[in-house]
Amino acid sequence: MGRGTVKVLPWLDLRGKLGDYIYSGKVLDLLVLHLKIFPISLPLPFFFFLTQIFFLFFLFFFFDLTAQDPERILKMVKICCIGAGYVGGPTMAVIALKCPEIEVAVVDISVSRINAWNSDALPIYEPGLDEVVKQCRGKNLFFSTDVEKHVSEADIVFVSVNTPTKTQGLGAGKAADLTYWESAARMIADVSKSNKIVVEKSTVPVKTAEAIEKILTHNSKGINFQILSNPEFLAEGTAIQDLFNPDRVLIGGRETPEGKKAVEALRDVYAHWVPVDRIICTNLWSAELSKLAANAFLAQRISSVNAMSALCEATGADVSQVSHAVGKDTRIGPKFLNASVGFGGSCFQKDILNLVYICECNGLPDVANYWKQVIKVNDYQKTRFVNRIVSSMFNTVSGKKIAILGFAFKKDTGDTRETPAIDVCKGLLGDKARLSIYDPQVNEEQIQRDLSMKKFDWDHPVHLQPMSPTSIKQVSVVWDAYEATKDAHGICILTEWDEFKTLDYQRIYENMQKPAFVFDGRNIVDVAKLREIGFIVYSIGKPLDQWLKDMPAVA
Ligand SMILES: NC(=O)c1ccc[n+]([C@@H]2O[C@H](COP(=O)([O-])OP(=O)(O)OC[C@H]3O[C@@H](n4cnc5c(N)ncnc54)[C@H](O)[C@@H]3O)[C@@H](O)[C@H]2O)c1
Repeated sequence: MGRGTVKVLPWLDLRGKLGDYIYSGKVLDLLVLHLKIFPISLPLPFFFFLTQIFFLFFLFFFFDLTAQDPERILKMVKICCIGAGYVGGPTMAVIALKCPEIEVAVVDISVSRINAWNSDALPIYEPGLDEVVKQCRGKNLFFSTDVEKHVSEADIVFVSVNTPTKTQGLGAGKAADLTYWESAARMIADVSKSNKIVVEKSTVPVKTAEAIEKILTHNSKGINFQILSNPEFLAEGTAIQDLFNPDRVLIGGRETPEGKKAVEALRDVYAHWVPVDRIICTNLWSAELSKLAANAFLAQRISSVNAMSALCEATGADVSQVSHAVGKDTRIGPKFLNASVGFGGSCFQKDILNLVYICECNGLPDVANYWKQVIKVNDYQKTRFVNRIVSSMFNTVSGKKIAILGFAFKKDTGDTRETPAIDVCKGLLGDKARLSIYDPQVNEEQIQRDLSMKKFDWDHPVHLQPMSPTSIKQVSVVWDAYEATKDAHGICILTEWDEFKTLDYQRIYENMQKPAFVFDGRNIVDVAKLREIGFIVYSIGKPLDQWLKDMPAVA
């Protein structure tokens, strides 16, 4: 992997050294340096005083040390990230690991989150994250609630705060709510005493940078802020791998000389480990829109294959075979073509709604409707799954125990934001089922909270989220798949955890009510083997069990 080429011209190097002295407050060193340059001045106090004044004048105005430039930043950069969440935490941990000379502070208003980052039980589960944090924490990686101190000291401030969907007012249900972003921007303007590069890490609507720029410049007290858009493309569950080896890093900035310098400064941080040909530099709006576009394209592939899965069930085709054949076309490719109960996670739905709103605001209703359809198909898929369960089990699940295996929105994460499991569980509870839920990474408190929370409430800082006043009585959460399935009438697999592939299904079958059903929302079980054991199996987009064929239509 190649490092970015970093040219440090000799005079800039000198300037960097002088800058180090001044900015690190080593006044004594500065005096020694002064005496080295003007040794004659020592016995002559007045001359000493004059040359000292001249020297400082020379430093500040000729070398313009008050201005930030990439070369100085390279030498003594301090980074602060506002928001210690799924993006801010892992991203900053990897920057700290790969750039040992950079000091990285991750700050958050949530005390419990910061305490967890400073403990052995990190607030998020992500393979490989523990090791990275352990290597840097306390050395050049710090987690703190002292937001203002770290922001004021930083050269580069990343903003990775929540950007929920608005629930009230103009654009409710679609537009991004930039409350947290705006308050972070105002705070940066308030506490800054030196020039800063402010980096949008959160996913934001196009032109947010312009709004933030206005907030910063109108409150700047003469300080220069350069705004960059550096959207994050990591996927939860593989975040560390994605950060170590990204397909691309995208940096958008203003096309002014200062804007270009800021882009270079951030590019040089990533160039510590990312090959420079994978660092794409664009204008601000392209970077902001590319993030929304990338998520919309990914979600669209899932909705496309899910729409196809309904047709496969109706015709007897097998969606896995169709996906395989389609994905072999190099123009299409094999990734993101697995049929499932639907996509989830904090980004896809939110970002598409955002895109839809932007299209509507720009007078493009047909484009907006096109993207809206991706979400409609996703909702259709979840509803179809619930309907299939209820209709298969004699058109009622009232009072029946249903085991839910997996609650996180995908494997290898404990994240439950917008997980399809919420809608499926709510659908089953609506038909009065009793649910026994098991997920290796999600605890009871989180599940109860998710099932009682209003739509979009999940995307607020943890300590501001509503607590569920009472827990839902028909829901029990257990720590073992065998316990969850004991005496159950049916099993729903809602997350593709590897351990669900290797369960002892013979043992599970023996402990269940008969007929025993498996509804596989992730297509991970061996359907033939389970049917041989005696299960009635529904697997999304696969040829239907004779039992299911005889049940009422469900679409
Ligand atoms: N999760 C992902 O996979 C992913 C991927 C790419 C981009 N994104 C985007 O990144 C952004 C952050 O996502 P996340 O998943 O890390 O969210 P998160 O909810 O896990 O973390 C956000 C953090 O910001 C903190 N916060 C909010 N306002 C603050 C303030 N004023 N000062 C200090 N801290 C504040 C919250 O307490 C919270 O801990 C969102 O815009 C999201 O759309 C997420």
